[in-house]
Amino acid sequence: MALRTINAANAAALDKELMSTHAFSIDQLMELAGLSVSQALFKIHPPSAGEKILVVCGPGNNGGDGLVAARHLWHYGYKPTICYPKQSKNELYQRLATQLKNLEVEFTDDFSGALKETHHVVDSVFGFSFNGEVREPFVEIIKAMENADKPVLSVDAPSSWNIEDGPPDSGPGSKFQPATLISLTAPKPLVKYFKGRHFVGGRFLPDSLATKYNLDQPPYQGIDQIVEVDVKEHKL
Ligand SMILES: NC(=O)C1=CN([C@@H]2O[C@H](COP(=O)(O)OP(=O)(O)OC[C@H]3O[C@@H](n4cnc5c(N)ncnc54)[C@H](O)[C@@H]3O)[C@@H](O)[C@H]2O)[C@@H](O)CC1
Ligand SMILES: [K+]
Repeated sequence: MALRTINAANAAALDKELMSTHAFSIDQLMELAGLSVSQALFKIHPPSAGEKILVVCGPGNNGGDGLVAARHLWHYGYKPTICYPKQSKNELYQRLATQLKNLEVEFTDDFSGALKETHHVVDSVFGFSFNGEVREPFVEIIKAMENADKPVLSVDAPSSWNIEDGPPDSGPGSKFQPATLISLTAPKPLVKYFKGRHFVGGRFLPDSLATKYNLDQPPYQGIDQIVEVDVKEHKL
């Protein structure tokens, strides 16, 4: 099975089309993205392997996916903790955070401290709109994930990696190699630098958009929102 990749510019254009001509709302897409992240986490790390999950969220939609995933994980029986250092005033993210607070999900500013306590990390800091070098307040978080002795599941991209060129040559993230990556809608070109387990999720792509953007429909089975794909088999 081989899947074609989508670059950052086309991923943003595809998102725009989903939310205009295809009539999706951002809430819907984020819910489906976060649901698929929660399913990938369940598959690689069932609650019996340790239920504490540290979800680190960035300021954009990648962070929103993490907030949604954390809510689903709570309902599956995990104990998520959220580190969300740069909270947006955007109403959608605020609602997602309120939903978690109403479940009494803990929020922390101490990423390194929470990392010692957790069994698994969800990296939803940056996705396909990440650009340049990591800026504060995320430098320490990227370094901590890079050196963590806990497994990390990255959402859409290992945070700090360039979407086309992969890990930076030096500085924070240059040695970051998460255990698992879930690509949303389609893998990004960075997948060729990734060495761990790879899932694709986000089962909402209409065939017409897959054709237009030269993408493959991942071979989802049954009611699964995710499918595991061998990283070596992508058409790059
Ligand atoms: N079609 C899809 O597959 C969908 C994708 N979604 C998610 O949306 C993501 C893209 O979301 P966005 O476009 O909001 O962007 P991101 O969440 O990728 O990141 C943008 C944020 O990061 C900041 N940022 C960028 N570069 C930085 C740097 N060097 N240092 C510090 N901060 C930096 C920006 O200021 C902005 O606040 C995808 O990767 C995916 O996770 C879903 O939420 C919706 C559906
Ligand atoms: K990420």
